[in-house]
Formats: sequence, C-alpha cells, structure tokens
Amino acid sequence: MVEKQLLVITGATGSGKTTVSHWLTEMYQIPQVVTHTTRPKRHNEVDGVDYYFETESSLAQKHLIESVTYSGYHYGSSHEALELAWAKSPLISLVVDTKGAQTYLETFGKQVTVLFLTVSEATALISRLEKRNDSPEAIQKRLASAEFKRDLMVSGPLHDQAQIIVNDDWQETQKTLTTIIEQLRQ
Ligand SMILES: Nc1ncnc2c1ncn2[C@@H]1O[C@H](COP(=O)(O)OP(=O)(O)OP(=O)(O)O)[C@@H](O)[C@H]1O
Ligand SMILES: Nc1nc2c(ncn2[C@@H]2O[C@H](COP(=O)(O)O)[C@@H](O)[C@H]2O)c(=O)[nH]1
Repeated sequence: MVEKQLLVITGATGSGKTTVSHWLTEMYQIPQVVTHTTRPKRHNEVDGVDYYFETESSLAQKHLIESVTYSGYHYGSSHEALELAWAKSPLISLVVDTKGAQTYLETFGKQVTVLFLTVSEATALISRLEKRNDSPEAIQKRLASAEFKRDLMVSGPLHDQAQIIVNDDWQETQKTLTTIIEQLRQ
C-alpha cells in the first residue's frame, strides 16, 4: 500500500502559502485539506472550498487534530477533512501557521514534509495583503499580532526539518516546487 503523505505549507501571512497550495492542485492534482475557521469570509472565498466557515459552537463540535488562535480568530484542522483529501490521493497539502506545522511534525512524523515560505523583505508581505484586498483594519490587526511576528521566522524543530522557500519570484518558486514534488514522488 502507498503510504499517505502530507505536504504542510507554512510561513508568514502573505508569503504565498495559499497560492502555492492552489498551484500544486492545478499542476499535480494534489488535493488540499480544507480547514475550519471562525474568521469572516473574504470577498472571493467559498465555504467548503477555501475554509469551512464556523461559529464558535460549530467549531467546538469538530474532531480537531489541532487548533490555534490567529489574529483573534480560531482555526483548526479536522480528522474528517484530512481523510476526505486522502481519499482522493496519497499525497495531500495543508496550509497552517507555524504552530500547526509543529504539531503536524510531532503527530505524523515522517509522513510530513514541511515547506516554510518566506520573502527577502517583510514589507512585500504588507503590499501583498493590500493587493489581496484585505481591509486596512484587518491588515493592521494582523501585523500587530504576536502570531504575525512569530511566523516571520522559522524556529525550533521546524528550523531543522522544513524546506525553506524564498517566494520573492513566483517563476523561481514554481521551479523549486517542481523539484520538491518530483523528489517526493520518487
Ligand atoms: N511570488 C509572489 N510574488 C508576488 N505576489 C505573490 C507571490 N506569491 C503570492 N503572491 C500574492 O500575494 C498575496 C498573498 O498570497 P497568499 O494569499 O497565497 O498568502 P498566504 O501566505 O496564504 O497568506 P495568509 O496566511 O494571510 O492567508 C496574493 O495576492 C498572491 O497572489
Ligand atoms: N494551525 C492552523 N493554522 C491554520 C489553519 N487554517 C489556517 N491556518 C493559518 O491561519 C493563518 C491565517 O489564515 P487566513 O486565511 O486568515 O489568512 C495562516 O497562517 C493560515 O495558514 C488550521 O487549521 N490550523
């Protein structure tokens, strides 16, 4: 039997985690785990596709592998969502903050490959959030959060185990991702 594998994509807000995850689905048919959140939907997001949008009480009923608070909202990944993705393919991807990535490394060990996305200049993150049309209030709240500062750097066990991708140039990032996926599929 092919062993189930999990590509955990982490890094700072605006570093390109969701962009990478969507590209991997398009290029390599790698299904994405849909996670749960209590934050409000952004203008282009769809319930059940980008996230399962939850209330505090509906989130409490999920069978969560891990959960975090990020910039004032709750996020969590469920056993059900992981199994739904694994039913489609043995290699799946999941976008989480660095605390979640750490939990996945501890829980799933060698089944996990962690990609840590970063940029050379942190100011690029702010312009990307503006370009994404996040509201000025949401951006300010996020930039002031402890989670934002924590996820700028890769630290602890993630430092030794994550593959670091400097996502300044999207063409270069695509080449790096292609190499990683080819290695994983060998
Ligand atoms: N290499 C790149 N160069 C320029 N813009 C990029 C690059 N990669 C992603 N972007 C853009 O930056 C914005 C943020 O990207 P994305 O939503 O993928 O980030 P994220 O890490 O998932 O953020 P968050 O954690 O806040 O959800 C998007 O508008 C995306 O199109
Ligand atoms: N640990 C977890 N982190 C998650 C999960 N779902 C998303 N995230 C991370 O939260 C922040 C904010 O996301 P945003 O969509 O509001 O910009 C980001 O770092 C996501 O990767 C989860 O289930 N667990």
